[in-house]
Amino acid sequence: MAKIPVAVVGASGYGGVQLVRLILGHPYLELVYLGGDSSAGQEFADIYPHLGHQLHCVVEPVDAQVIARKAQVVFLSLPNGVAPGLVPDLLAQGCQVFDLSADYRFRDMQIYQTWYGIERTDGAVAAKAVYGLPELYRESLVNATLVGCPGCYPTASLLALAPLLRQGLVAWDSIVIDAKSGTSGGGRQAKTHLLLAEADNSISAYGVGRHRHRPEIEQVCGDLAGQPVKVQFTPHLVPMVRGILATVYAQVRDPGLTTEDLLLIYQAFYRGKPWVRVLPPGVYPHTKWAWGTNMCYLGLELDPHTDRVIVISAIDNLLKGQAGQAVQCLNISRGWPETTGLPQLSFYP
Ligand SMILES: NC(=O)C1=CN([C@@H]2O[C@H](COP(=O)(O)OP(=O)(O)OC[C@H]3O[C@@H](n4cnc5c(N)ncnc54)[C@H](OP(=O)(O)O)[C@@H]3O)[C@@H](O)[C@H]2O)C=CC1
Ligand SMILES: CC(=O)N[C@@H](CCC(=O)OP(=O)(O)O)C(=O)O
Repeated sequence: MAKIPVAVVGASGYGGVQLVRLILGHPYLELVYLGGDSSAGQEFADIYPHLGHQLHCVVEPVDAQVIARKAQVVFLSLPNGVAPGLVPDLLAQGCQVFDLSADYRFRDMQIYQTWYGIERTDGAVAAKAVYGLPELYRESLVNATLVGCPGCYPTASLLALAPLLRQGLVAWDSIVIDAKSGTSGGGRQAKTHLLLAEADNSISAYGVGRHRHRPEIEQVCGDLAGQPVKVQFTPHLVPMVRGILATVYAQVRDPGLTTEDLLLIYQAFYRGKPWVRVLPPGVYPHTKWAWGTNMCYLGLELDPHTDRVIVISAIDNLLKGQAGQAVQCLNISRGWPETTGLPQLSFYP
């Protein structure tokens, strides 16, 4: 089979470099274009020398016409608000687009505009986008032309919650998500709070009661529950580079349920889904287990003292939480095995 030509826009960023790494190892893809902004004109190998022996390519200024002439598949790994300037043109010229930002994740454009503070005029295009969480929206991804890939916190949280919501096992208003992220979740741009001197030896909450991933999580929870769901979501920055650990709490409706019952329900829900691993009783995931992989690990417990279920979810924010999931979506959209070209084993220890 001839390899499919692929563009990565935002190649100098953390999501971009993960995409480059994955595409170089993917049997059906060929990297033909790297795009960027301040890095345009630079050799990619000067930005990421550890990939220099694999790739001799200059980062180009972003131009939809040039991209569409070279590539059939386009990954956009850009700050929020940039993709809408490219996507309508790319789609019109026949490209298949996977956007890693929040720009194509929301069905209700008003919610996006409120939370992101960005005016949009491409509502008709956005309405056609598929939410790229394959474990929940697999059928819609087949032959999809525009995929809005989820955020890292929503991926970890929603995979933890999905079986509970789909089967109506918990009180809708009882969900609390306490999540921790490594600093790469903030991207590669210089930001004071991500300096080693600020972030090291310290854990802090941020966006308390107002983080923009809350409405994204609630959109999907609503799909699963078949009715609106409100969640309490608190993210934390922790002194590590990669990983998300989300601990999710919810009140079970039937106090007769046990941990063993729930584990059986989770195992059945994720059977045949290669990127989610439900752990045995009493085992709870470490973020290191997911390092460098596209895996999501889930461990859970039902606490009979409070009748709350506690689900712990671990992913690598740059892979299952970002670039890896985008490649998983591409695999599904093209009918390839969804594990194609994606790492399964962690670098740990
Ligand atoms: N980091 C994470 O864990 C996750 C991030 N995301 C989302 O993915 C997207 C990318 O994130 P991340 O990789 O962390 O970001 P980075 O800040 O690391 O990279 C951003 C990239 O966008 C490029 N860029 C910025 N402005 C423009 C522009 N106007 N035109 C063209 N290119 C531009 C930069 O290029 P240059 O260097 O040349 O200026 C850089 O390559 C974001 O929307 C983020 O919210 C989603 C899930 C997880
Ligand atoms: C640690 C850290 O800063 N994490 C980022 C999450 C990145 C992300 O997924 O953001 P988008 O939804 O905009 O794509 C944050 O909380 O803003």
